[in-house]
Amino acid sequence: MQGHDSEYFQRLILYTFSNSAEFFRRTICSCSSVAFRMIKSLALPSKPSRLYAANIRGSERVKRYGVRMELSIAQPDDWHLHLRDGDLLEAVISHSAKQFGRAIVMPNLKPPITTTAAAVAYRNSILKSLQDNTDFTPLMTLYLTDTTTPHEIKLARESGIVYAVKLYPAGATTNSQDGVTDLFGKCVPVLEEMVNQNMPLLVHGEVTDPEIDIFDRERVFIETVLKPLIEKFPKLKVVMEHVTTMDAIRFVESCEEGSVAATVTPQHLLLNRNSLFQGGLQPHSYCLPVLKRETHRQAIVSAVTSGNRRFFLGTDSAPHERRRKESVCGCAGIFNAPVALSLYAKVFEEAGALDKLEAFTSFNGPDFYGLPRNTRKITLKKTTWKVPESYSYASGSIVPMSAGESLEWLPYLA
Ligand SMILES: NC(=O)N[C@@H](CC(=O)O)C(=O)O
Ligand SMILES: [Zn+2]
Ligand SMILES: [Zn+2]
Repeated sequence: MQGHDSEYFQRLILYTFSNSAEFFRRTICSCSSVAFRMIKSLALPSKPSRLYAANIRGSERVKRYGVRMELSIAQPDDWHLHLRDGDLLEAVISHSAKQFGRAIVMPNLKPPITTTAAAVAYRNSILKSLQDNTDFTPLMTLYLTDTTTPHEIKLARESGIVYAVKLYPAGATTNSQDGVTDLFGKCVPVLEEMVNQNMPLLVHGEVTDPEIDIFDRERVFIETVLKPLIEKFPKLKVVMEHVTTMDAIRFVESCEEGSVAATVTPQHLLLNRNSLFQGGLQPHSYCLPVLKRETHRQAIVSAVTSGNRRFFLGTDSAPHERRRKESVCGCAGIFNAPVALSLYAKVFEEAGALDKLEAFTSFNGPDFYGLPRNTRKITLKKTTWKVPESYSYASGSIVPMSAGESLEWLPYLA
């Protein structure tokens, strides 16, 4: 056979193979991750056949030979989300509601949500801003201050709508100026009541001392605040939000499962601090805690793709109006809600750990919070889609993470 005949013949076999794999894929119930593993093994044999060049990796094979893939997983929840209020809320809510079943809604509004009554009102405005046909459930949080009372924690628990209390060290991040200045003094009675009520404490884990290098603030927080806190309140459930360092990973891994956990954002899985300065100052890559060096990013990827149940999805999607990001003093926060699931899937795919994605996005979070897992499914389709450059709304526009880039794994809610 001539060279090109043999290539044609191989392509023909491949085509036939792809179509029969596609046929099997369609016939198999598409619902569970077990089904996904079957689909994957049918479409892409883990032991490459002679027809596949041995050095072609999974995603490249998909592109080159057009084998279509989809991944069906239980609907994810977002365990760390900023929905804002007013017209910014209206502008961003559908991006989360389209994909996530529930979200832990951050309380750092202006003024902050410090009481159950304020949380009820905020929840009502979120529900009002939703399209009628979505089942999205906001899980509210209270903003801890030096003057929060134990009684407020009781009210929060009784309300049935507040699921956690958020610790912002005063001055650590966006709208944290009313945060805590004296955790081990004034807040002790409240922390005791939180233990009684089994109310989780969510922490923005950075010290605020301007003398401490900004890249070290998470590590120093672990040593000076988190470790003593857990020693003093071993029964307090704690979520270290948006972890960014190998120090945080090691710390969380060393704690008792079910007692201390961490959320992980797409940006801290995909970007390192070089992204802040790539070709000039990049305000849309600026968030807090600030991106760290590559070794830390790699440690975070290894931890989440290992299947450790202490880590779960929390986007920290934090929209700011474009002008407030592209400014002489730009705000911290990355708006990633429209791209979050695609990006998480990309991370797991690149690590060869797509079979671990569902636990991270959809099981570990509700298990930690003692809530039922979602029964609805979401399908991620392996198809290329382009992220908009920005989203316009009444007061301006918002630039999403990965603006203008092409991504794969487009989510569809069944
Ligand atoms: N992550 C951020 O950079 N910003 C968040 C606050 C926070 O989560 O720290 C915001 O509200 O904008
Ligand atoms: Zn934070
Ligand atoms: Zn946040």
